[in-house]
Parts: sequence; C-alpha cells; structure tokens
Amino acid sequence: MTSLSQRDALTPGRPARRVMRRATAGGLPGAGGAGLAFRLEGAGLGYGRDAVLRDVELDVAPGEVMVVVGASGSGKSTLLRALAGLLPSREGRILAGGEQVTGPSADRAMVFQDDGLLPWRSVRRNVELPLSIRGVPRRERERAAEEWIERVGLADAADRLPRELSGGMRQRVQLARALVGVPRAVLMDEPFGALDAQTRADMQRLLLDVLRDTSATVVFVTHDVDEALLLADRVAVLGRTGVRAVLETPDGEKGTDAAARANLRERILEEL
Ligand SMILES: Nc1ncnc2c1ncn2[C@@H]1O[C@H](COP(=O)(O)OP(=O)(O)OP(=O)(O)O)[C@@H](O)[C@H]1O
Repeated sequence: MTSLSQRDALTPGRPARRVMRRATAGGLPGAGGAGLAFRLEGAGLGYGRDAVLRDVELDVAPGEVMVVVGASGSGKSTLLRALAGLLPSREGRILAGGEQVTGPSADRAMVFQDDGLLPWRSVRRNVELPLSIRGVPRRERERAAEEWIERVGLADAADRLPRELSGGMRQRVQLARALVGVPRAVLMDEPFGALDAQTRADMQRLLLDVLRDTSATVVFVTHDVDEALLLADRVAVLGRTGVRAVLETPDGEKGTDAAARANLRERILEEL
C-alpha cells in the first residue's frame, strides 16, 4: 500500500466543491455531461522494466480540481498519461467514470506545456479540431469555436497561425481547444510552465474563470506549489514511488485564507 499518512487519508468519492458548476455545452450534440470520476486501485505504472509508480490508490471526484505536485521525475506526467489512456497500468486498475481506461477518449481532453497545436491550421481551425473529429456539423463547430476564442480573449487573432502567436496566446488556444468539445475531464501537464510570471498569472486567472462554467474534472500537474494552492480543491503529492499525501485546500474561495494557505503550503513542502 502506498504511504498515505493517516491524517491525509483521502476520502473516496468526496464531493467536489465545484461539482455544481454549469456546463456550457453550447448546444453541441453528444457533448458534456457530468465531470468524470477517476479511481486508481493499486495501479502500477512504468516504462519497460522500470517501475515509476507502484500501488497507487487515488480517487478524483467528479468536478474537482486535483493538482498533482512532486519532485522532478516523481511520475507526475506518467500518472497523467495513464489517466489519459496513453499508458496502460501494469498492475491494478485505472477507472474513469467507473469504466476501466483502455485508451484515449474525447471525454478526456489534454493540455500540454508545449502547445501541440497544428502549425498549419489557424487559431480558429485548431479550436474546431475536436469537433471536426467528432463530426459536428460545420456551422455548429464554427459557432462553438467562435465562442471559445472570444472567451479566451483571442477574437482578434482567430485567423493567425500558431507561429504568429506568443507563448501565452498559444496556451489560450490550447485551453479553448480542450474545452470546446465540453469534455468530462481536462488533464493538464504543466500548461503554464514555460510562461513568464505575469502571463502565467493571467492564465491562472483565465483558467479559474473558465472552469467556473464547466463541470469538467481537472487533473493539473505542476512543479509550482503556489500554483497548486491557487487552483486546487485538493493537492496530491507524489513521492519516490507513489502518492505520499492528498491534502485539501481550505474551504471558501481558493487561496483567500492566508493563514490556512501558508499552513497547507508548509505541509506540501514537508511531503515533497
Ligand atoms: N517515455 C518514457 N520512457 C522511459 N522512461 C520514461 C518515459 N517517460 C518518463 N520516463 C521516466 O519516468 C520517470 C517519471 O517521469 P515523469 O515525466 O512522469 O516525471 P515528472 O514528475 O513528470 O517529471 P518532471 O517534473 O521533470 O516533468 C522518470 O524517471 C523518467 O525518466
């Protein structure tokens, strides 16, 4: 069993504070639905002969923002890949919405640090992509893309190519592309890691703002403890081979209670 300290034992199925967020499905057919619950049961993950994470027990409640922190190489991206269905578990089970994860799904959108946008497609066409793949009729996907491009503040850049955008703008496109299809979960791997401090703060605010209107579950990987405190409902700390602790952020608006926040920050740093 992974070393979850007693005081930090997670509560399986704990209702997320943000479960009641409104889904902006934008009328898309087959889109949306409640946030996805994830469950890892004795999961073992690794590459070839090398085990990275062993015997991981973790529950992510529908609609919550679970931020995963840990030292470099502790397996944060590995965990995220497994939730995305890009890496099979070697032991135990990984469940999404009660079903075993066997591969990627449109229900689970990913956002990476390096933007992964298609360089030959404009902002507009990149944002439409998940809807095109799903066969959403042109007019509907154009309308949904337009709405999200506006939402992330890129209305004036909709016809530009990715190379004509700043790093922060490219991450805005990624965010719009991830959310346009109204996924049930968004898996984010250090999405703001390469941005300067000011752009990063802007993106964090934008993310909190757009998530308020979705019911998607979010699993967000970061190195940055302050980013974790700002965004998380709960923070999972990875140690050498597994989840060391799962810590709840204070109730109320995230990050507003300075003393509780400082205390939690200390505890996260102790566990790292
Ligand atoms: N494709 C791969 N093939 C083999 N080993 C890999 C692969 N990807 C990652 N690893 C190894 O798995 C371990 C965990 O890597 P992972 O990228 O998940 O860690 P991380 O916590 O996300 O690190 P960082 O914070 O530096 O991004 C590392 O030892 C890494 O070298």
